[in-house]
Amino acid sequence: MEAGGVGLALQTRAAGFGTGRRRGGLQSPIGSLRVAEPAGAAVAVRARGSKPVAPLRAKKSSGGHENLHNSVDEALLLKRKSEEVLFYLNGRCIYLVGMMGSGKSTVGKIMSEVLGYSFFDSDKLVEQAVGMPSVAQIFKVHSEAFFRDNESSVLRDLSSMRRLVVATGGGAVIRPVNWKYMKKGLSVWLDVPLDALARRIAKVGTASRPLLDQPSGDPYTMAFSKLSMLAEQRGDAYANADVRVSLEEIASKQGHDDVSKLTPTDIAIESLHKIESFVIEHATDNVIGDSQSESQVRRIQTF
Ligand SMILES: Nc1ncnc2c1ncn2[C@@H]1O[C@H](COP(=O)(O)OP(=O)(O)OP(=O)(O)O)[C@@H](O)[C@H]1O
Ligand SMILES: O=C(O)C1=C[C@@H](O)[C@@H](O)[C@H](O)C1
Repeated sequence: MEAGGVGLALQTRAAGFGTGRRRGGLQSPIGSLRVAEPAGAAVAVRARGSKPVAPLRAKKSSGGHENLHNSVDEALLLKRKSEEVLFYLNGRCIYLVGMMGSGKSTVGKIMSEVLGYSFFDSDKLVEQAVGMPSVAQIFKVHSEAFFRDNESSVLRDLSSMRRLVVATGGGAVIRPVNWKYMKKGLSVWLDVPLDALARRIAKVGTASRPLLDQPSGDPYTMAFSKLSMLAEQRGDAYANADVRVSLEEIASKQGHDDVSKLTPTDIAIESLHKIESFVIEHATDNVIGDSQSESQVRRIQTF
């Protein structure tokens, strides 16, 4: 979809919308907002003609509408930020990297919707390419190396395209050649503390994640110990991303230290913000284009 055609429709069921306090310097309401129903708590952000992927739930409050208004503000902030970032992105793809369970798919879908980009999950593309229903099965029937080869092919194919948000596999960062592909666009590392990852993964189970799957044991403890091992093996590989989005930093900016309170929208907004800063800061590099990304990849090959 062309950037100019991103017709965002923000639907809200919040009563009294538009009268709330605005955050982040947002000065005026956005024209395409519609107040659909008089009461309720759900705000849906969606690109025109598509199903909403990420209903923004107003945080429950014991009284008054303060949190509800903050949530509407959040949707507005997301839209405003995406409009600014679109200008600077100029069609470049966004690659989300991070450990298993870091929220690449969840946050990536929100970002793609709001930017009017297409969303791809590279694990799913590998499954399609190989003709198998799950990554777990590919690992079992073939091997991890076979999966990794296909993952690289998928990333290579995606790298020739524009206007995509790609949720990469958690281990895509370990192969330097994958960075060559991802450096054609902008890469964003979702940096989530290991205990939060283990909690998320334990909640949904490890069956779909072959590197974490264990026949027995407490799911949280097993996930935590495997994730710690992988994090150590991977060292600084995630830090090759152009932008780091730290959930601990976002939580601290919000005045608490509990990353589980952050919504995927909070994280999408921060990602867009960091992308914008990165692109502005590297504006002259962009003119250099491919030669710049090649020199970045040469540096990465040394890790
Ligand atoms: N901000 C968040 N707060 C709480 N839970 C979240 C958040 N973001 C994602 N999750 C949950 O964590 C789990 C993993 O999220 P998601 O699939 O988006 O991660 P991923 O990085 O794409 O994972 P993988 O690489 O393993 O496919 C899901 O159950 C999702 O609902
Ligand atoms: O962290 C990893 O190595 C992986 C993450 C998943 O997204 C899948 O790509 C696969 O399970 C391997």
